[in-house]
Amino acid sequence: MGVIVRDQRLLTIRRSLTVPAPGKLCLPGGTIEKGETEEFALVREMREELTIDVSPIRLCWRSVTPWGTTLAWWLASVDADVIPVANPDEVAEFHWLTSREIRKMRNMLPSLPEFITAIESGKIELEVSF
Ligand SMILES: Nc1nc2c([nH]c(=O)n2[C@@H]2O[C@H](COP(=O)(O)OP(=O)(O)OP(=O)(O)O)[C@@H](O)[C@H]2O)c(=O)[nH]1
Repeated sequence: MGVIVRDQRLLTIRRSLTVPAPGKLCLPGGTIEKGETEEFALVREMREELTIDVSPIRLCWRSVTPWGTTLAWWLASVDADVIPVANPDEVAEFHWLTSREIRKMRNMLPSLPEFITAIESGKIELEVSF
């Protein structure tokens, strides 16, 4: 997953209605393809979903979903003036949200509130806050 923060807001996506987990709020990202590094997959997914070029900074967390998928959470940067453009095949919309706003949103993948809780409890340390 791409952890991208700007102006103390985290870049989140609402999944399109035509993909698995339709309409759920989550972070941009996707499955790592065979032979790819995590960093390469991150850059590719951010291009595919949001038409942005990101620079991976570091892995900040790993977690496992209730259905057994391992998630790699990568902190990444994007130039300050870049405006994402959602690819409607995968992403219905994107939002830059504070952690308080994320807490109030409905219909999200369980990994997103887990990620916020892990930050708040000090399990994850980020050099950016949101
Ligand atoms: N993108 C994304 N997937 C997540 C998050 N949390 C989470 O549990 N997942 C799970 O990670 C797995 C892969 O995500 P995905 O559906 O976006 O990827 P995909 O390979 O099917 O699609 P894609 O590669 O075409 O984008 C799914 O099991 C999804 O439910 C999240 O925050 N973002």
